[in-house]
Amino acid sequence: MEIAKIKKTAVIGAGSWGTALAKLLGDKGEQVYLWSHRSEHAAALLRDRENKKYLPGARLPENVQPTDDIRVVSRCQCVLMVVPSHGYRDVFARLAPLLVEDTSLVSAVKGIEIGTRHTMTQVMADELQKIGTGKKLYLGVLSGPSFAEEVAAGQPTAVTVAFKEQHAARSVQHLLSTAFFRVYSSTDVIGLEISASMKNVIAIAAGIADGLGYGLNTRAALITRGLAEITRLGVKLGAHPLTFSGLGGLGDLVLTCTGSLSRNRTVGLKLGQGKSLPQALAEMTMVAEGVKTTKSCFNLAKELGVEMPILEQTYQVLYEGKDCKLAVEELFKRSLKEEMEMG
Ligand SMILES: NC(=O)C1=CN([C@@H]2O[C@H](COP(=O)(O)OP(=O)(O)OC[C@H]3O[C@@H](n4cnc5c(N)ncnc54)[C@H](O)[C@@H]3O)[C@@H](O)[C@H]2O)C=CC1
Ligand SMILES: O=C(CO)COP(=O)(O)O
Repeated sequence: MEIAKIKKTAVIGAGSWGTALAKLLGDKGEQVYLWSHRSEHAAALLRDRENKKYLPGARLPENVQPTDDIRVVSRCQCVLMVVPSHGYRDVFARLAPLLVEDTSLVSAVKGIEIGTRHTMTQVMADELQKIGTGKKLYLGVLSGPSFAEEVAAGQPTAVTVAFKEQHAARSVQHLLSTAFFRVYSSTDVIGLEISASMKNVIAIAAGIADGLGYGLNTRAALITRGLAEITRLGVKLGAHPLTFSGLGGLGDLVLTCTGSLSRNRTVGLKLGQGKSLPQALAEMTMVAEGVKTTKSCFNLAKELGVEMPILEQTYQVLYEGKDCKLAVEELFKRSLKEEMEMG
């Protein structure tokens, strides 16, 4: 199969991850626009060639063009969406009418929309349906264990890109792959999106356990049983079970539950150390998607009748003020089960 060459890419969202992806592509010699929703931020990126707030120390090469003009998407064959989930729909709705035929739209976002409980590719599909473009557009997702800071520093990293259409997955795979950034392809879009979003919830739980002073046994139990919950939810939504042992599943779950760079784990750590959620969030400069996604996935799991006890306890800690220690105790007090039981 011939792989379509992407000549220009727009990275929409100039936070840590959008900036790291733009730098990755720029360093590879690709033509890239990096869009920020704030004009003064786009101007600072242009002036400094560095994102001082979200990715300090990483130099943006000259072929990365910072901009606040969303119309650049009409010149691109690939649009990487890296706006946090709470702002995703609004930004996508603005750019959707400007897209040209055969563009690949890739969500690099790890969250589920609160009101609709939709994944980001579902949000894009909704918005495209509303305007009825009639154009052939491909909707995909990029995920995997990839802290922005490490990607910007050129640390060997492996991730996955999924599209229902294999040819689109292959062309984005080729676009993003470099000597240190290895991209696998998949067709399991929903599986990758559910893993990406739910791993943030389990990372908050793992941070809580660390903050309470529990040890490595507790963390490993949360990772493993967390993976069982994520798999149950994903499979119910039509995902392939093996996706959850891949880079976007187990890989990202381990990274986020153990890595000190994780914002989600950090929020959990602060909660476990006795801070309130507003206090913990006030101390963060970057987005921790798991906070909102806990609510969306809690409602999604209830709606679908999927048992997710770690998610449920995390929800109660975040949104009902439950004591962290009690939440762990209640997880352990549940009726005894067979390991492979679906509950
Ligand atoms: N930072 C990382 O290591 C990775 C992050 N991700 C995912 O990428 C997504 C973006 O995260 P980061 O870049 O890390 O966030 P960040 O907190 O570093 O930056 C967020 C960016 O979004 C902008 N923003 C905030 N609200 C907005 C709105 N309503 N509309 C438009 N723009 C808005 C901010 O100005 C900022 O530029 C998240 O879903 C995250 O889970 C995925 C892989 C790695
Ligand atoms: O998704 C990530 C790495 O793969 C980043 O995780 P945090 O958002 O918790 O920092």
